[in-house]
Amino acid sequence: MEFGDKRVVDGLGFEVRPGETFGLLGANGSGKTTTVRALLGIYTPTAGELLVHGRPFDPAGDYSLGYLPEERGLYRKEKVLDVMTYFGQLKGMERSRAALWSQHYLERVGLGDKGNAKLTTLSGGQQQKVQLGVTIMDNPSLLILDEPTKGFDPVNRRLLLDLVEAQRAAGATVVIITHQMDEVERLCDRVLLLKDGRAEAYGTVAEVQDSYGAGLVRLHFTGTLPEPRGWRPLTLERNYAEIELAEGTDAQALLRQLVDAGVTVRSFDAARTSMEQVFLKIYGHQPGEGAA
Ligand SMILES: Nc1ncnc2c1ncn2[C@@H]1O[C@H](COP(=O)(O)OP(=O)(O)OP(=O)(O)O)[C@@H](O)[C@H]1O
Repeated sequence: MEFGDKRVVDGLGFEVRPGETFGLLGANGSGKTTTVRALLGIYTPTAGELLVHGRPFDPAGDYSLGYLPEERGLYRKEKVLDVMTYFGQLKGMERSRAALWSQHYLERVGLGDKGNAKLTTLSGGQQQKVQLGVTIMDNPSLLILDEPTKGFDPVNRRLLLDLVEAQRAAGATVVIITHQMDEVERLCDRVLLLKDGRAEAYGTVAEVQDSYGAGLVRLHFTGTLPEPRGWRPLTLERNYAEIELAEGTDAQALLRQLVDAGVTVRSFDAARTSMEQVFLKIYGHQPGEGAA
């Protein structure tokens, strides 16, 4: 995909499998939104093709699609329930069913009393809930969500992720663009990490984690960590550390070192490299490697 003489997506190949949650990840400007827009025919790729069910995307195809775009926007001067019902009708729902679905959704997301309010009177997060409702209306078989939880507080983020997960559990295929690596670990089956428009990593979350680091320990502690021997801290905060084990060092050896050094171990979780660390390895710098 090129804009003028600038190539922003290059040599990219990936597939999303039916019924999975697929994470499209990458630093700002790496080409995620461009890829989705090319898939939906908003941009015409300079070369190559993107297919849905083996064919170029067809708005009138025999599958339904819900797209939450990066740039949000509904008819802000209209009433919430009217807007939702209108979009439901555009998706082919009967007016009464669309209105009923919308009211039910508004209640579920804590906006049951906002049906007759104008969208402009809602907070940013509340408007976003409405927009997500419009996206998942009538249970599309393919959901493409561009940063669905951007700007949500933790309680509402949880609520929204539960809604997305419920769609997947009911059979939808979900493609999610997100910068929240904890969401990736919780939700995604497989991921693609884009870097400068190319696939930097592609596979299941576990495969990607394993290819960017072996043993990792998440440690809550009090005291002072001893000099590293066979391990190094990737993240070191006052009472929390993420520690990478060198090849040949096992978690038990680290635990012994900590106890011998008088560190109070509050929790010790030997796990895979976190997706956040994978992201930092690919796009960022590591502690001790100088400022970005
Ligand atoms: N319409 C356009 N014309 C020219 N360049 C564009 C256009 N759309 C995107 N780009 C460029 O393409 C690159 C990829 O942008 P894109 O929006 O796909 O990134 P992204 O991975 O979605 O980023 P973010 O995480 O910041 O949303 C950027 O360098 C951007 O400036």
